[in-house]
Amino acid sequence: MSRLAIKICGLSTPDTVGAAVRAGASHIGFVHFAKSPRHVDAAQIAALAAIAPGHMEKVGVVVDPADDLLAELTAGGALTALQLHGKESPQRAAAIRQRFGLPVWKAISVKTRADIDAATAYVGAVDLLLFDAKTPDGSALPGGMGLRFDWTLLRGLSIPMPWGLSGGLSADNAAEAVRITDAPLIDVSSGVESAPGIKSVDKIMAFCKAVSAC
Ligand SMILES: O=C(O)c1ccccc1N[C@@H]1O[C@H](COP(=O)(O)O)[C@@H](O)[C@H]1O
Repeated sequence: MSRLAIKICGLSTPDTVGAAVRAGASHIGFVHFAKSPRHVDAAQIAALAAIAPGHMEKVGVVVDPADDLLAELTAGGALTALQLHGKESPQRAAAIRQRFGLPVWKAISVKTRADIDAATAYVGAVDLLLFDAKTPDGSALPGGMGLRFDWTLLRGLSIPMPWGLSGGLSADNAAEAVRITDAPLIDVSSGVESAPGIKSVDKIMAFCKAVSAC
């Protein structure tokens, strides 16, 4: 078992949730964003989360969500954390954490060192920072596009809170990403797919094996 936390995100079928469990992932993620090929609704999230063991973290990925939506997604207790992947401010993120009583992750879109420095505004407001590649202006999705950023920007990162790395990871580059960044949590979505939104059991297995060897 790896010392690293592994999140397999954008799951939408029972067999791929099962694969993430068998492969030793610590976290699974469900995307609720209509424009995403990985979009799942509240009922699907509840059914998929129920397949995974209780100790596994189940993260709901949302983009600039309204409180009504968050109330719907969290009502059944299936999710153990919320990943905010839009333009939520530190104040909005803190309000969500307080209102819904779940750990909150904030995705930080990274292109330059300044993006990482700006993330300190979220210290105290959220529970984990997830550094992800900035998608191009006008993109349909704010994440899940298989894009990576310059991982050397995270070298020697000193931030007083949990954090993770995402964006363009796959079985082929995960070890390099860990070596460069020393990230304690690794998050993957499109890098374990055979086509957008179609997760591959084999790629999930290969990814977890590669990370576990780090
Ligand atoms: O995956 C999506 O479709 C998505 C939609 C909206 C917000 C975030 C989304 N994905 C998240 O982006 C990162 C990186 O993904 P990738 O590995 O580069 O494909 C990850 O946390 C996804 O869950």
